[in-house]
Amino acid sequence: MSLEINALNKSFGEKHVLRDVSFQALKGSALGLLGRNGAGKTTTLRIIMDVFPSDSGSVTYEGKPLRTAGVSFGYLPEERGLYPKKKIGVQLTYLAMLRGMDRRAAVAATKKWLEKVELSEYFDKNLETLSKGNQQKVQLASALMNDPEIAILDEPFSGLDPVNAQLLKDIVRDLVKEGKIVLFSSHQMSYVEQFCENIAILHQGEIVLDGNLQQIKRSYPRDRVYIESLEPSEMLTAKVRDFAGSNGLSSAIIDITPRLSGCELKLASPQMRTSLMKTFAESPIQLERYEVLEPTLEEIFVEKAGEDA
Ligand SMILES: Nc1ncnc2c1ncn2[C@@H]1O[C@H](COP(=O)(O)OP(=O)(O)OP(=O)(O)O)[C@@H](O)[C@H]1O
Repeated sequence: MSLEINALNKSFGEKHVLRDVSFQALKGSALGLLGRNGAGKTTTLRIIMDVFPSDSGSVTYEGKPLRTAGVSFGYLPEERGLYPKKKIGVQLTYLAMLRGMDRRAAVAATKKWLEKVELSEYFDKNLETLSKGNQQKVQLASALMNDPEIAILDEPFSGLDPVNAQLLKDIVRDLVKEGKIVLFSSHQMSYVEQFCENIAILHQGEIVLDGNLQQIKRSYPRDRVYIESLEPSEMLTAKVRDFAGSNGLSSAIIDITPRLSGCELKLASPQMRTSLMKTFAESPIQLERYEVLEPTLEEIFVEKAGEDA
């Protein structure tokens, strides 16, 4: 079961902001919609949420237009929409009732979600008395307290410290486990990498890459190796350079760069990664670690969306 975004186009005046944007968000998984500032992420999410229409294209769930598919949503918009001068408990309860809960269920959901985001003691406080990050967590609670099938979160990590970012990651993981569709926009690759099964990268209004993150990573050549010994990085690098030079490996190892506490080797071909491990095992260089590197999401993102037109 999936949410399908099909060939969306959108212009604001002369500016063509989305060009044939298509991707699919699957049930029971999180999809990270990635892009630089102005790439078109918020515009895409607003069209999905029907804040305004697209010029062409469609958004469907199970093949039906989303509006008529009878599926429930939670939306965390970029411009956060709660009342700063009202009590948190009162406004969350009110919102839950607006979305169809009776008062008793709405109060229970408010309490449950304030506990989940670790803000129970703020039930009777005005929203404006909370820090920016804590206000963000209240907004998140308001988006999710009606137990939506599809959660659409625009930049949910912005303003959260690492502990609260972890809390959000746990919440998203739970939603995924419960079989929900989670779609969120971000330019924070490290968070996306940790729990998104799927990604879609928008660049200047076009999808330049989308699909399963592991499969995308595997499609890159595995031609980089990271090694460590007990010696400092610079010393290991020098030793490996000498070893490669005196053992005819200079054309097989095309680059040797010190990294962290070891060094990274760029190989002439991915096939060499196993034979090289054997070569090291038989050499005087005592390695503590030999790891074939995959590209990070950040590297993939910079490759796909780093260039200006
Ligand atoms: N209502 C609007 N009127 C005119 N231009 C708009 C409007 N909304 C968005 N844009 C333009 O559309 C482009 C895409 O904006 P959008 O907010 O979707 O990007 P984004 O990827 O979410 O960026 P950010 O990461 O900075 O939030 C930008 O150039 C923006 O200026």
